[in-house]
Amino acid sequence: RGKVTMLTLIAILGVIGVLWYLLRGYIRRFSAGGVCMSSARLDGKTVLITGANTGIGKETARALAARGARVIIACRDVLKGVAVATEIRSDTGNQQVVVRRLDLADTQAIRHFAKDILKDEKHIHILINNAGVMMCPYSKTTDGFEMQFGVNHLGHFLLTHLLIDLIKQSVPSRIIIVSSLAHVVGRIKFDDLQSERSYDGGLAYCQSKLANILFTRELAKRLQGLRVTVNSVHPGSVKSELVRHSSMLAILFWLFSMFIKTPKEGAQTSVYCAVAEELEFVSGKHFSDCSPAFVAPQGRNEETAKRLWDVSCELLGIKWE
Ligand SMILES: NC(=O)C1=CN([C@@H]2O[C@H](COP(=O)(O)OP(=O)(O)OC[C@H]3O[C@@H](n4cnc5c(N)ncnc54)[C@H](OP(=O)(O)O)[C@@H]3O)[C@@H](O)[C@H]2O)C=CC1
Ligand SMILES: CC1=C(/C=C/C(C)=C/C=C/C(C)=C/C=O)C(C)(C)CCC1
Repeated sequence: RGKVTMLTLIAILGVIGVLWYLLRGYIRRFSAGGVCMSSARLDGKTVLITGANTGIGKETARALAARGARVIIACRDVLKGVAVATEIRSDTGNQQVVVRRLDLADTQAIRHFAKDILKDEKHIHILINNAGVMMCPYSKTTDGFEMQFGVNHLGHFLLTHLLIDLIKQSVPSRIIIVSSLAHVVGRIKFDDLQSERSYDGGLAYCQSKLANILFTRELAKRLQGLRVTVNSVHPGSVKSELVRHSSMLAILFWLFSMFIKTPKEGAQTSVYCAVAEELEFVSGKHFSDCSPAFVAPQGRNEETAKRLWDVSCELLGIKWE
């Protein structure tokens, strides 16, 4: 009887193995998701991408440099950035790939960065708020904000505020905010925004990604009619360094690697939002796989979006009407 059970088990594993072998091409193609089909060029345009030294940001930078854009890689580790810029220059033949130091966990550093950009750049046609941190142990930014809310939302909020006049002067221009499907689990805890009373790394990440969606919608509303569009993106589940703080997710990603996008596949929706001709006047929307995507009800709440805007301005000590 034991022998029969063993043989059945081997047969089942064998069938699964054969199915996997036969279907692996289809599964990979399906998991790769949408591809940006636009062949639009970006010659003469300047693109600024945060967190472009690795992962999705790096592949977005490579794709936009290949289309002729001047690409500013904004990252906190300049050495990593320079290595990536060198690689992209040599791959694409585009020499206009530059690196600037930006630590989104420090508002002074963000102000410094923006000041240099305003001094040195004539235009920013495309801003991609891509950098992100996920499920890190509880820690605070230099200014005392919970790390994920501070970097993923507040840091980018301040950066966008400081660059908005230059972006407005560069019309038609686009702002792309990399959020996540994880926003559906998010709630903005206005009574404990910095998770000081209780901290769950996963929920804090979801809160920050919901904040990305709400910021997108509120900013789009305020920029209506100015030819600056703002859209958010869910890149898909992408193999990158994002899982560095969660061994459980790292193992899941490894186990299901066939279903996980490569960074190049994950960059497609950001690239699409940056270049697609049909999106020239589309603003305040959310995209995934190069198509409009679902936004959870809490991401469509105008009152929450306005309240988050006001609280963010207050926390950062800025006026942004
Ligand atoms: N990978 C995925 O499955 C998904 C990713 N996303 C989103 O995509 C975006 C890109 O993530 P992904 O490429 O996967 O992740 P990576 O971890 O590979 O890249 C994240 C980038 O953000 C940078 N970063 C982190 N903290 C800071 C900081 N304080 N200041 C400046 N830069 C910082 C990192 O810099 P450094 O290298 O120095 O750490 C890195 O360049 C994120 O916003 C993420 O939330 C959304 C859904 C799914
Ligand atoms: C288990 C499993 C999956 C795992 C998905 C995960 C773990 C997604 C994580 C997303 C993250 C980290 C988003 C960040 O914003 C797939 C690939 C959907 C399909 C196969 C089964």
